[in-house]
Formats: sequence, structure tokens, C-alpha cells
Amino acid sequence: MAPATLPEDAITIGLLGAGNVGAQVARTLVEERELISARVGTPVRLTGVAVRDPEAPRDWKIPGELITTDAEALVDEVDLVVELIGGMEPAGELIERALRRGAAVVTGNKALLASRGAELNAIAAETGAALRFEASVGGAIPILRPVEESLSGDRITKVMGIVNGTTNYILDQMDTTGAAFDDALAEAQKLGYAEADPTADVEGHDAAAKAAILGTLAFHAPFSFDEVYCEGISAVTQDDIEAAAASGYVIKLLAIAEKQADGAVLRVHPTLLPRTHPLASVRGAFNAVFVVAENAGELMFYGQGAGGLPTSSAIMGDVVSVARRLRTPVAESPGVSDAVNLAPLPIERATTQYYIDMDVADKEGVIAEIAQVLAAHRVSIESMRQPGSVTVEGEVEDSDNGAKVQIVTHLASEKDLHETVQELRDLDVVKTVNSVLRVEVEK
Ligand SMILES: NC(=O)c1ccc[n+]([C@@H]2O[C@H](COP(=O)([O-])OP(=O)(O)OC[C@H]3O[C@@H](n4cnc5c(N)ncnc54)[C@H](O)[C@@H]3O)[C@@H](O)[C@H]2O)c1
Ligand SMILES: N[C@@H](CCO)C(=O)O
Ligand code: NA
Repeated sequence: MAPATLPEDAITIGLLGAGNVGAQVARTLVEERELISARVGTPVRLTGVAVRDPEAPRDWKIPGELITTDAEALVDEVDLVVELIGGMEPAGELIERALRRGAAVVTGNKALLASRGAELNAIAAETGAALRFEASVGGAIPILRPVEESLSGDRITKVMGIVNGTTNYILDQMDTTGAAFDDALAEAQKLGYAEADPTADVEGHDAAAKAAILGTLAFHAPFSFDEVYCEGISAVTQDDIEAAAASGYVIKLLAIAEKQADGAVLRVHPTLLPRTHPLASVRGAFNAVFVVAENAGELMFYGQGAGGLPTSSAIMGDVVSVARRLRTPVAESPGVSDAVNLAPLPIERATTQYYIDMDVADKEGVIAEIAQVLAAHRVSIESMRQPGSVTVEGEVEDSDNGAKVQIVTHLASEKDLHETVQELRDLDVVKTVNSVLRVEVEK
């Protein structure tokens, strides 16, 4: 049990940033100090909270004596720094400063880790400082520690999941309530799911950063943000969602890291999933990640992927883990170890199924012409639908004017698909290719 009165020579903690996540971490460290100290086995004490604006309203009122605007001074005096400012700077220089003086760092900053992770890990290895970032992927879900530690005796071959709460919330709202994109985004911002600049969520950059972090830990080789193929959800329309629904699919933004013999393809893009797929039932801001390992087989991790309170749970788990190690050091993971054999591969090396939605001329032979183009590029058709005539401003046009064709292909390479779509666009009988989306039917 925790001592009734905690001695003052506790492990000292400095918190940088008191926004959605930081305010909840401050609350836990103050209100649950005895519990956290008992879990660590040594007293811990929050000695300061660096903020940009001391007067800003917060989800939890931070005691005035803890507040400072001098983040550097705070970093220089504590044993453990919790960085929850977000973004590249000043978060990057503050973390580097802490690691260089040997202080432990806990952060949820995926943007920073996906671009400077290797460099920051090297500094940490040099000074013996701990650097933990469980909150950076999947919010509350324990995913990084299982991948890094529990599965360290196995070979992971694939990681696939929904890793951005904001976009899952938006797509789910559009699918279930018909909500407009902008309204759903505004709601996700209000609920504390979105990044300070929500473009990072909407354009897939946040999910791509998480894919790089997951790929690095899963494959024991370094991958960075710019090695992840990335398409966000800004081009997904209500029409796409309705057409997908009519064919028994739901659209989700997936992050996929897949190992091949000579490397790995990491990609983030909107994906059609059959409604029966386990990831199809992941609603709201929840996240879920499949991990496939040679011996373990399939594993699935599910939970709240965003939001201040859930994310603070992952931060606190890292704080406890790192604080324990400050008192009793243990060997750290050597980090990347399989790097030599695993290069990042371009998106052309990915193989998946595709959904193609086209407006075509409604006349004989159209389907045969389309099928010929696909066959010429070794792309075979799994299913084809003709859901009725094209509508103009809500009116069903005369059937002479056109029809819609929706095709789902079998597995095809990205390169073959790309060439197929180019050629389809050039056919006289194809008026427009409305959308091309990747499809995943397997876990
Ligand atoms: N919100 C989530 O659901 C969630 C989940 C997982 C990870 N994260 C990550 O956690 C971090 C924080 O996210 P958040 O949602 O709490 O962001 P937020 O924007 O709510 O909070 C960041 C806070 O940092 C403050 N700040 C900015 N510059 C500062 C400076 N120089 N010194 C001190 N404070 C400064 C801002 O005023 C703001 O209050 C980000 O890296 C984010 O990507 C967030
Ligand atoms: N903006 C992120 C926060 C969690 O990392 C999301 O929506 O998933
Ligand atoms: Na997590």
C-alpha cells in the first residue's frame, strides 16, 4: 500500500501541455497520486505543468502553484517529462533536451515520432533515458507494448487497422445518420478527438504516422512517415458511402503494414469492407488493430482510439512503467534489429481487391468492352452490378443516356489496376470513373 504521507524525495514529473489529454493526466497525477505511487512502488510527484496560456479554460482546473510558462526550466529539473503539446516544435526540442540530460520521456506525439523517432531513440539509447509512446497509436488501446514486448519472440507479418478516431467517427456518422462531412468533423473536434489542425486526420497523415510507428515496432526495421502511401477521406462522398452500403460494404480508413520477402508496403487509404468483416463494426471514435504473427496467428486489439480521458490511461500506463524503471533499471529493447532485409516498398507492390464505380453509355456491348480491358491487364472480376440509370439532379434520366456499373475485382496489383483504370477512362463507352476504392475482405 502507498504510505499515508509521501516523502518529498519522490520521482518528479513535469507535464508539458494541458489540453485534451494533458488536463486529464494532470488530474490523475494530482487526485490519484497515492494510487499511482503505490503502483510504481515509489512516491511520484507532479512538480509543474507547462502551459502556453495560464488563463485558458481546461477540462480540469490545475492548481495555480503547478502552472508555469517556462517549459525548458521544467524539463531541466524533473526525472520524468510527459510531453502533450503535440506537433513538431517546440515539442521536439523539449523532448530532445529531456533525453539528453537522461530524463525519461512519455509522449503521445505520433507526428514527431514518425519523422524523428529513430533519431530520438538513438539519443535515448546514448544517455540511457527511457522514451515511451503507447498513447501515440490507438489511444487507450495497449497495442505498442504487445507488439514490441509480448510478440518479440514471434514474427509479425501484417498489421491492419482503424487507427484514426476522427475519420472513423466522420465515416460512421455519414454512414449511419447521413450526417454531412463538415458537421461530423466539427462534432469530432468538440469531443476532443481531432488534432489541433484536423487536416492531419482528414488527409490520413495522422494514420500514416501511426502506420510508420506500428511498422517499425512490428517488423523491427525503421519506417518513417514519408515512406507510407497515404490517401485520406476528403474525396469520399456521400454517394460513395451509399453505393458501398447498397452492395453490402462499409467504407473505413485503414492503415496496413504488410511484410514481403524483400521489404514491406505501408499504406493508408479509404477501404471497402464487407459489413460482416470484424473491422466493419468498429463505430464512432473506436479503433481496432489486427496483428498477424507466424506463430500467434491472428490477434485483434480494440478500444477507444481518441479522446482526452481514454488517451490519458495509456499515458499513465507509460508513466508508471517508466517510473518503476527509474528506480530499478532493466535492459531496454535494442530497437530495430531486422533492418537490413526490410526496405520500404512503393504502393505499386501492394496487392488488394478494388471497387470501381463508373457511369457508362447504356448500349449493347459496353460490359464486354469493359471486361476486355480488365482481362487485358490480368484483373479479374469478382462481381459486377448495374444499379440503374444515372440520375441528373435527382431525376432518373432516359435510359438511352447512360447507366452505372460497379465492379469489385479479385486480387490485383496496384500497378495493373492503375493501368486498367487509365484505359477504362479512355473508352468512349465510359463517361466517367466516379471512384476507385480498395477492398479488403480478409483479416
Ligand atoms: N486528443 C486525442 O485523442 C489524442 C490521442 C492520442 C494522442 N494524442 C496526442 O497527444 C498530444 C496532445 O493532444 P491533445 O488532444 O491534448 O492536444 P490539445 O491541442 O488539446 O493540447 C495541446 C496543448 O498544448 C498547449 N501548448 C501549445 N504550445 C505549448 C507550449 N509551447 N508550451 C506549453 N503548452 C503548449 C496548447 O495550448 C494546448 O492546450 C498530441 O501529440 C496528440 O497527437 C491526442
Ligand atoms: N486525432 C487522433 C487522436 C488519437 O491519436 C484521432 O482522431 O485518432
Ligand atoms: Na495505445
